[in-house]
Amino acid sequence: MKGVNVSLSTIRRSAQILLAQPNSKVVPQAVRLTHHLVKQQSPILYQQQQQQQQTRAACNSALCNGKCKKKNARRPLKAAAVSGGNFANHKHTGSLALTDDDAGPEVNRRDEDQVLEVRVTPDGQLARFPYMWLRDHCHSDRYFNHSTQQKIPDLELLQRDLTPEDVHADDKSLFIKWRDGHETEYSFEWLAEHSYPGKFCRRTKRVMWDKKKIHAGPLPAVPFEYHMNSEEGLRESLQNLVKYGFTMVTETPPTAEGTKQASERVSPIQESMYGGLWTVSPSMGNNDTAYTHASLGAHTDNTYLTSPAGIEVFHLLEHDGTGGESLLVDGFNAVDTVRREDPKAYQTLRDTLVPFEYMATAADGKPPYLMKAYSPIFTEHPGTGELLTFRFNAYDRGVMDTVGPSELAQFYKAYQHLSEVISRPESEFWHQMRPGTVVLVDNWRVMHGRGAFTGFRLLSGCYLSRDEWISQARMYDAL
Ligand SMILES: C[N+](C)(C)CCCC[C@H](N)C(=O)O
Ligand SMILES: O=C(O)CCC(=O)C(=O)O
Repeated sequence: MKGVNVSLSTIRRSAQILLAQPNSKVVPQAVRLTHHLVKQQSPILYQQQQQQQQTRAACNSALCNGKCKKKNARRPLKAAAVSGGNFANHKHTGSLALTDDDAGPEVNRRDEDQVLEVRVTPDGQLARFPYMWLRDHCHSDRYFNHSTQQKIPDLELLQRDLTPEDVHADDKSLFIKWRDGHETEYSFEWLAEHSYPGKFCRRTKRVMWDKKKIHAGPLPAVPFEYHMNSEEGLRESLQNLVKYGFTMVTETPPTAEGTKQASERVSPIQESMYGGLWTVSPSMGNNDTAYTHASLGAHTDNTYLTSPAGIEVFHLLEHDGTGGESLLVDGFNAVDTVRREDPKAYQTLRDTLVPFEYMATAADGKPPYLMKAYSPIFTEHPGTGELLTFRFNAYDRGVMDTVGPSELAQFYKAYQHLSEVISRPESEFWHQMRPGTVVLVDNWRVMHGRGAFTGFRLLSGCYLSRDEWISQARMYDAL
């Protein structure tokens, strides 16, 4: 929320207004803040409000944020839940264990393990929060700058006695009084969002695809007007990108300006040695196969950069000739196919560093380049194990200097297997680009290519940064 000067209570209010009217048209900032809020502050509130809207089911949760009609029906519960705290004295809670029909917050001190157990959602598991973690995540003004949304470092964390002096709770929050006299409040919403169990079990809403799957459904596409002028339209584009690794913007003005507008709606254009908004046509003098009439096998771009562009945008502006069809292949699906067909090959590709490079002589006022990066063909998310990155570019692969003679055959076998999967007709989605249809491709997942062509063909396009577009997807709750 850097740079957004709005108080949390304003955000919360706008979120609640929006959540009460999920289909209403609201100003973009409110939607953004709301989705940020939903993600960062109160996903549980959101879920509960949705559920309440559907069923008005009785809610007995500590997270119901005052909406629950049964709230006052909470009755005193078993007192044994907390040792050493003063729950029994607290007017709302009495004690904090659950009963079948009316659950309050359950909080157990485990001083012997220096851990607080909290049932952050009524039907969830007990989450364990180490005292050290709780103190480190104190969001009081002393340790958190609420205007910049940044931490204020506590250099004495480890010197402190972190066994709480006192722990108590009400319907919404947990309160800790520390031995140095400092006090911290944690809302149960916040604890629910940040609790450990399941934190890394979240799965991206991703659909792996092959030719059959893409041909079976409507193409992931959003009309320009909707993409540009409606929050729901942009969210749909972002959701398509997250789900399929590509999306199209149809009915775009068939110009480079159209490309720019459709792209910048997603995130700012990323400069590279090709410039910001670039064009591709044959014989432009740049030393890359892209600037010829030749076909290009499925590949991702920028494999030679430590962080390749996140999205590559293509928009065909002119073609006076034949051929030049466009190809898309889901890299994650190809990797997954290799995993199923030969798990050892999957491991080899995951564990082998591959060099990629880009060389260019000085030209047009630009310096000479020798870009180089080493990376496995794919990586997995360190927390979830999901596929995270995919790099495949047979043209830009460098000299294989990372693998000794004894492992080389195994690497080539795995690499050939993947190449063969990628070029299977059932993996390939071929389509003809047209002026007015902008294609955005997740360059960390989906490969692109083209058939050979004749005549003059002019493409306009650009790169968008990975972090920028993922941030946007997060803000729009599209991840
Ligand atoms: C996209 N644009 C036309 C600017 C450059 C194309 C370069 C493709 C290249 N092999 C790479 O991965 O960078
Ligand atoms: O010409 C095309 O359709 C694709 C060009 C390409 O692969 C690229 O610029 O990276």
